[in-house]
Amino acid sequence: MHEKARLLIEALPYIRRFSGKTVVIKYGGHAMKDEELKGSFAQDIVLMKYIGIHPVVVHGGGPQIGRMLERLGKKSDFLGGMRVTDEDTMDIVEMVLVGKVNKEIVTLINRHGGRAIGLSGKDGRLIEARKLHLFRYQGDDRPPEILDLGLVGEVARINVEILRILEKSNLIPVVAPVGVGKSDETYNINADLVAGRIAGALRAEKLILMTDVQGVLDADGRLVSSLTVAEAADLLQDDVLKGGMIPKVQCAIDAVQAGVQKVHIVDGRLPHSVLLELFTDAGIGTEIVKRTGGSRPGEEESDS
Ligand SMILES: Nc1ncnc2c1ncn2[C@@H]1O[C@H](COP(=O)(O)OP(=O)(O)O)[C@@H](O)[C@H]1O
Ligand SMILES: CC(=O)N[C@@H](CCC(=O)OP(=O)(O)O)C(=O)O
Repeated sequence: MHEKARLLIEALPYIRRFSGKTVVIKYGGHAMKDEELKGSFAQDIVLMKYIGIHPVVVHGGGPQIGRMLERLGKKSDFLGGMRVTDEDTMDIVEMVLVGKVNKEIVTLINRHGGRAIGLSGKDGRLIEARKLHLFRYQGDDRPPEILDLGLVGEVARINVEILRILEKSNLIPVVAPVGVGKSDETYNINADLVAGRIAGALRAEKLILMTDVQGVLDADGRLVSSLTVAEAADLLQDDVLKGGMIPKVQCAIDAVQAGVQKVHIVDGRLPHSVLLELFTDAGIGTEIVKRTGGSRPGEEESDS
């Protein structure tokens, strides 16, 4: 068979399987590297929508926020992979995420033939948030230390109405990870955590987390291609996961527990990584599932 025909035929069972389903894609700041890579990401999203999948894009922008803070001469610290956020920093985070990164992604998708609509957690109160309290355990006999990250939030509730309305339209939602509190205060939320909660609230078929490494790496730097929720939880207890990989794996666990079939952590530096994950037999990166048992066409569905 002609190579191109073979590739298209390989995609057919996946297209049939995912058509009509929701797939949440977290587009990390580190994966937004050059124009070619950004273009290939936008093409993947547009293609998904055209074949009847409902993509929801949740974006980050950590490096872009960092560069703006640096330009303004403001330092920022990280605790547990999250940015300590005072009021001034919150203003800059919102400006960069909602005003800049979000609109760039919307423009990119539109340029490639899609119709994207940008949302922050304030639109339709999509992301209701509360202050995040982070606990640092200090050994068996000492009480955990409570870390104050300022205006860093955690998701209290996702109001999915607006996303359900958009699923019935030709519009593709692009969500910035800014949440709104009970008294309308603004919270900076790690984009992985937002993507995980949105995927859970929508009972998405898949959550794809795009980043700048192959996937989850073990202590020897080797790719771990598959993890059950229990194995992922064990990794969190070890010292193998550092920085931004901690909230990523935590959010993967939470999403699977909330009913998402599979979470994939994939290398966003690879052109068309979303398509490769969705539509090829091999898949890429690290998958996190409730328990073992393949779910590629022809294999047995994992129970969840
Ligand atoms: N065990 C691990 N496996 C893979 N990446 C890891 C691990 N521990 C720490 N990391 C780091 O996590 C980073 C990804 O998280 P983050 O910087 O938040 O990315 P993004 O902006 O794409 O969300 C990687 O670049 C890597 O340096
Ligand atoms: C609380 C917290 O850390 N918020 C993140 C929000 C952006 C983000 O998550 O961006 P990436 O996905 O590109 O890392 C931040 O301020 O950087």
